[in-house]
Amino acid sequence: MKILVVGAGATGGYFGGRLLERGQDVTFLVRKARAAVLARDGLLIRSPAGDAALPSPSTVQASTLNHAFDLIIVSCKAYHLAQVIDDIAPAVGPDTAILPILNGMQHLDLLDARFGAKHVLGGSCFIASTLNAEGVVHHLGKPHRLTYGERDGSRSERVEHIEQAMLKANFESFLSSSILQDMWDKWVFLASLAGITCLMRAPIGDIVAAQGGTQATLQLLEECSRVAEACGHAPSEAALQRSRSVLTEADSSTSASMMRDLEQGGQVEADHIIGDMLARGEAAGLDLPMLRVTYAHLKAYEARRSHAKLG
Ligand SMILES: NC(=O)C1=CN([C@@H]2O[C@H](COP(=O)(O)OP(=O)(O)OC[C@H]3O[C@@H](n4cnc5c(N)ncnc54)[C@H](OP(=O)(O)O)[C@@H]3O)[C@@H](O)[C@H]2O)C=CC1
Ligand SMILES: CC(C)(CO)C(=O)C(=O)O
Repeated sequence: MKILVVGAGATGGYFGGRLLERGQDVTFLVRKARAAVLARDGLLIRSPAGDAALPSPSTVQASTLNHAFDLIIVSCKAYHLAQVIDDIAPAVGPDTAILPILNGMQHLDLLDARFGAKHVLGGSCFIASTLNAEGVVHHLGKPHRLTYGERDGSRSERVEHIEQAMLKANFESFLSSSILQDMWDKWVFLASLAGITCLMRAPIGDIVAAQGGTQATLQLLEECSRVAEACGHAPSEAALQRSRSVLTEADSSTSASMMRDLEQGGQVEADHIIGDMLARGEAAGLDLPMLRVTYAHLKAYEARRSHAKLG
């Protein structure tokens, strides 16, 4: 199976690298600077599950992408998706499956609109990883899970082929028969985690230790869960309980990739992860004060960041 991984960043570099490590036919669609680093140093992964050094991984840049792939794993940030959609068009043939692993849900609509829903699988990853200044992918915790599936829940031939490839790799993979619900569950959890850790500029343990911290966190989780319910994807009580326990754990160093990006002064997926949750909830007539404040906070950060860049 010919696999194109879009972006060799924190998630694409990790999961694509793990597939390559076990002999899968993986090519990374990268931009110029990343291509140069990969050609010079190879793809390097540091992980508690085992380091990997993959010399000279196959890469391609948009200008020379000219044939179809069987599977395209989309692992860019949401704010780069419009460009990525243009760039991958030559790689989408009649039988290509596109597997996005971005957080949130909105990207499915954009991919469907351009390529047709039949090409687009559901997907989600659970990992804390980052790409450092030297271009090394750092896996920061234990979880490294990729969940995917047909959005109608069927067990098609193409997802069975993907399953064969994924099962050999050094990460947990699950072929799901309820991937849309899985994506919503992840989004509800992630929007709460990213929202509260960015708002408080602190990991979960410090928020729990602050007066009112747990209450604010649980209110945000409850609002996100009501949005999911209004959209026909209410989280199960078990999923909510898992989220509550991670989000209220004393002394926890858990934070979200959005908080890591924000603390480095980077761009954040404010519209995709928080704004879209808020918009869907408000369209359903819900009152969502914590989500409103969280979104305003991120938009103010973005405004300040763009002034700083101009100045
Ligand atoms: N990091 C994490 O722990 C987790 C992240 N996620 C989600 O996964 C998604 C990806 O995040 P993450 O991997 O952290 O992001 P990164 O920024 O680390 O990686 C994305 C990569 O995409 C590349 N890219 C962007 N546009 C293009 C393009 N047109 N052509 C080729 N490459 C391109 C960027 O390359 P360049 O270097 O050229 O900018 C970058 O290296 C997000 O939606 C995030 O929310 C989900 C779970 C955990
Ligand atoms: C939920 C979590 C922390 C792990 O996948 C994540 O998605 C993120 O940090 O963006």
